[in-house]
Amino acid sequence: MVARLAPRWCLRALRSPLQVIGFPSLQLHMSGIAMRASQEDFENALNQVKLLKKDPGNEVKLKLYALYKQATEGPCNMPKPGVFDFINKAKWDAWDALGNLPKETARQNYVDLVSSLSSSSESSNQVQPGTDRKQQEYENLVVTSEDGITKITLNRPTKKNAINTQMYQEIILALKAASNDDSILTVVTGNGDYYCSGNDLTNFMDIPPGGVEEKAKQSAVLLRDFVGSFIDFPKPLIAVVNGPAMGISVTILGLFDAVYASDRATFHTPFSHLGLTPEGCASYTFPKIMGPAKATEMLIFGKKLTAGEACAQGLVTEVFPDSTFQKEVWTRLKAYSKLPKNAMKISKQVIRNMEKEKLHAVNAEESSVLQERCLSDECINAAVNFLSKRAKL
Ligand SMILES: CCCC/C=C/CC(=O)SCCNC(=O)CCNC(=O)[C@H](O)C(C)(C)COP(=O)(O)OP(=O)(O)OC[C@H]1O[C@@H](n2cnc3c(N)ncnc32)[C@H](O)[C@@H]1OP(=O)(O)O
Repeated sequence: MVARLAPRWCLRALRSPLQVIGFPSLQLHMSGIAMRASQEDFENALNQVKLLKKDPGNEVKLKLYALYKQATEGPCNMPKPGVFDFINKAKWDAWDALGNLPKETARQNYVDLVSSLSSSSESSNQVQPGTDRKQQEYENLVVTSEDGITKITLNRPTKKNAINTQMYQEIILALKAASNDDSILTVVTGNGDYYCSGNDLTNFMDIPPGGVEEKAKQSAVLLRDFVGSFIDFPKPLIAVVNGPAMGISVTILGLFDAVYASDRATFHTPFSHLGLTPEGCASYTFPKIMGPAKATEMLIFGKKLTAGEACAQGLVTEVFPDSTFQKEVWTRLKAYSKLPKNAMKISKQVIRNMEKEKLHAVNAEESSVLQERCLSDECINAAVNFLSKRAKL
């Protein structure tokens, strides 16, 4: 069966030779698609493309074409078109550039790309690099984009950037927007003396009509979505850890592509003290990064690491003196942002796709275990303890 899907923007007048690149990804030879895990998603993505309201532009169309060909036929197997055959040459180049990318990875990348296009056409939140443009307003974040780098700053300095319910949602939204904007790198950092003090311990004070069980359920869903948005983030993601980090802001570092830390930073996951269990996929990423014994010290015994120790254990990429931290890190990030954008993005995706499914499974399990833990006496007592000490201050 051959289906020809024509999105509305495909029918618009075409001006340059590149604009007449068709949408071969939409000429579906469904029977030829290998039946693998992500086939259903892939088919959905193929259908989703025709619903796009906005023309994604030639660069993206070429990417879709190349990923479709790679996903269905494997590495480029066509003779190279002549130099004056502009359109076919551009298509050939895009496909050939994927080299030996496995079919399964190409299929996944196609799905991810279509998903980002769908949300981008919903939100229309494109940010031009180099414009230092402030993005949409958030209550607990400041998001800016400059020199091809989108910077998400956690902005509750008076609460040590503790993540309240709204802030979880804002971070999910900011990551979604960053995955769809034109930036090359995305950075998460903190405002003030802390990077982040983890989950806001007052989150549990806001109990819905369904009671504490309902609250625990809602929190588990929110946690899973929050961590999921880091697992799925498609571009290089860098943490600029300006000060102490606690709880979920530490565990999630295992899902970043690089972590730069000030020598003032510390890394602390006092889960057992709080009657809690690890989240952020740390039960999987930490033993992998630092070995099971060191992971146990952090995740079960709550040992606080200095930046130097975290670096020696592989959680942190590099540590800088606090006095020169911002200057050194941003000089480096600006240099990295000038490297070829697509190569970096595809490399990140190739690396992540190796274990994306595993990470989602770990995330689901950790969230479900935490849903139970939140209702335990150990956890409730720890939260009450924190809140009563705070009340005395
Ligand atoms: C739904 C998903 C569930 C995911 C689960 C995640 C698990 C975790 O993230 S576990 C980690 C939880 N975080 C903590 O246990 C940290 C608690 N805070 C502290 O221990 C201390 O505040 C501090 C060591 C971070 C800082 O101490 P310091 O003496 O320098 O400053 P304070 O006066 O204590 O703090 C200033 C201000 O900020 C408030 N605050 C700090 N952290 C939190 C927090 N995590 N939750 C809520 N509020 C926090 C603190 O209460 C102060 O507020 P007030 O000035 O209004 O009293």
